Amino acid sequence: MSSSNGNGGAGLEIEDTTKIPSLNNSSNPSSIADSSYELATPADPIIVDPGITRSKYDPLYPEVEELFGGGGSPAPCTLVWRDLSVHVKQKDGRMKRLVNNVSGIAKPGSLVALMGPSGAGKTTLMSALANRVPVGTITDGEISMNGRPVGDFMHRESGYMHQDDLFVDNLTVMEHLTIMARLRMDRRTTTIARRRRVNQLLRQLALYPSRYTRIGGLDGRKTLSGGERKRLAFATELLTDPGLLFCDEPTTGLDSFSAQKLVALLRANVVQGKTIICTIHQPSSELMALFDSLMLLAEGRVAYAGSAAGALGFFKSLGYHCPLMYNPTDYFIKVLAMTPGSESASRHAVKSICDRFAVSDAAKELDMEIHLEFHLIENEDERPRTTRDFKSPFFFTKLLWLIYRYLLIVIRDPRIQVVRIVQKLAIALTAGLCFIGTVRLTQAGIQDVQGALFIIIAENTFSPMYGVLHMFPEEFPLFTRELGAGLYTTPIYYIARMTALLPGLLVEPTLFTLVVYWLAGLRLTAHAFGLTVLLSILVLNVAIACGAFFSCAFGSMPVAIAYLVPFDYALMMTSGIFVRLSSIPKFISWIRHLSWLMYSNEAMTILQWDGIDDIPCANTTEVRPCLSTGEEVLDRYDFESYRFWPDVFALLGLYAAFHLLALLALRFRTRRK
Ligand SMILES: Nc1ncnc2c1ncn2[C@@H]1O[C@H](COP(=O)(O)OP(=O)(O)OP(=O)(O)O)[C@@H](O)[C@H]1O
Repeated sequence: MSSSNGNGGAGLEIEDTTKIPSLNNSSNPSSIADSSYELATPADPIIVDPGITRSKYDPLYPEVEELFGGGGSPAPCTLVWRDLSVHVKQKDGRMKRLVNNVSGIAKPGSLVALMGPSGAGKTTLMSALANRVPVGTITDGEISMNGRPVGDFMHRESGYMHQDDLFVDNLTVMEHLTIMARLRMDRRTTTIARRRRVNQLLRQLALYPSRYTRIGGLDGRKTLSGGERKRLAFATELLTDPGLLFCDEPTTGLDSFSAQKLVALLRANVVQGKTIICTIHQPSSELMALFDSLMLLAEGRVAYAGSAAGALGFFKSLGYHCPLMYNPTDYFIKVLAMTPGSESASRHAVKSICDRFAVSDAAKELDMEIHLEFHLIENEDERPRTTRDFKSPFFFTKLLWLIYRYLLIVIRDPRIQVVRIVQKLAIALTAGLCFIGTVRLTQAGIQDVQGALFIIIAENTFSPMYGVLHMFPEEFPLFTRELGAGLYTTPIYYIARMTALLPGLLVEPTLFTLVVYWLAGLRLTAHAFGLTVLLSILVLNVAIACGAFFSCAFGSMPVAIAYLVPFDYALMMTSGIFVRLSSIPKFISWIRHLSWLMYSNEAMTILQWDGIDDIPCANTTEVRPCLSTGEEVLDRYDFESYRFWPDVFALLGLYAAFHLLALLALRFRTRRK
């Protein structure tokens, strides 16, 4: 998984030969400045590139479908908000106001630019409008989409393109979109329709030639450029064809050409009837011309709202004359930004501008529009409240597609898998070779048997347990974002993540135990061997569950390690290997009930010694007492032969308990964020 702000990748070269027609905004001469987005009229010949192979899921004539609408237009969306304030609870318990009494409206077919200096509250306002504020944020005021107060439905009916794009890097563009289509689109959508939508977006956003390219990664392979990543993030939001889109700084990190192309793309979507609200930094005049209206924020308040041209007049009326040859939007931001060293004067100036705007004609006009919209909402019950009849994919559909995604990550890097298996075999060989010929039915052999069992238990415990610690902190940003977007629930994510690890969790302990068991020459019965392998699989799975709990409970790997090390020492010391269980002081001996090392050690020891009654006591000079039966061996370690199945159930109980705790920890952390 990775995050990127983009770094000015290749330009947005719409597939050169498959001419993608999109509707030009005839009312806006500056719209869609680039010929790639020019309207192909029905009279235009349809150019089909013989070089581009079509899959059976491509529309037969994508150009025709594009032009006349293959999947229907999005429902028109009017978003209106009045007296909106956003507060956040700070660590000291006090509330901080980030957005202060802001009102506005975004109508179908309009591209609204939300601008302001850094920290003005743009992202906060947009996330409040999109009903995606983090936990601990309090929103006051009214927000209505098509006559309905915003709520959870916003996740289905709007798209939100974040400032930083997060993806699972190991996937290809096609895999990412296919999985997202499964998680996001209505469950009644047919497979063909879903694949068509993916192909349509790949072509529209000029990602078709890169459809089999991995999104990211550091292994020297070709990966997506910054611009392509932005377009992929946009394509992901467009999968469900929402009528309302929020884009948080989509052009950040792109060169001016790519930025122009991306905004032209937003424009093309607006022309089809979408409503798009977009925060943007330092747009060129050419880029700004693609927007229908502008809202300037400063210190959480509205400094201006209306047409971009009107902004010049408004600032001029206050005595702020934009110098010739100066980009007007840069000038507005400069006026509204805090000047280092004279913050108080800047704050005063900003307050004055916001106050003056509040009583300006532009503000009155906007207020009237907003009041009219709310009046219509309140008084026209019969007005059609356009909502989508959306059915979320089934629990198991989401689960299976998430498992598929995480399996792809595992399979995608076979070298890591191969290295891990080779490493396991090397350790098993080294350990096993040390035991060759030592494990015999003698007094000395007892220690060697117990040593071999401990190697099997320790190797299936420590490295897997620590190996899983990085997983959840690393994936947390993408997980919380997808969770926030309503793609799945915490249990679905957790179960899928763990299930995808299962093949390795079965193969690794089996291979390791097989090699050590046979090289060391442990008890050669199918019963003892088979159950030892099963126990080692169980041990590794309990260790992974414990590692997952620590990984979910703590926000970073170093903190998780800091807590896990003392815990694993306590488990080891109470495992019955180093100290007799009956000798452990009472105040600490309770820990053994959590020690899967103790349960597995006892169970494996029982398998080796149960029923043995002829251990020779050859060396009479030995100081140690002679243990002539398996029962005596078990007794020496404070183990009981009848406890085999209770041990197995205890291991299963620990497995379930650790996973449950991990899930609860993950839920707790997502609620706190
Ligand atoms: N959880 C929070 N607790 C305290 N302050 C916060 C919190 N979230 C945001 N802020 C503050 O609120 C202000 C507005 O933040 P926001 O991210 O909305 O600004 P922005 O206009 O989008 O900035 P940028 O253009 O730099 O992304 C900033 O000063 C930020 O530090």
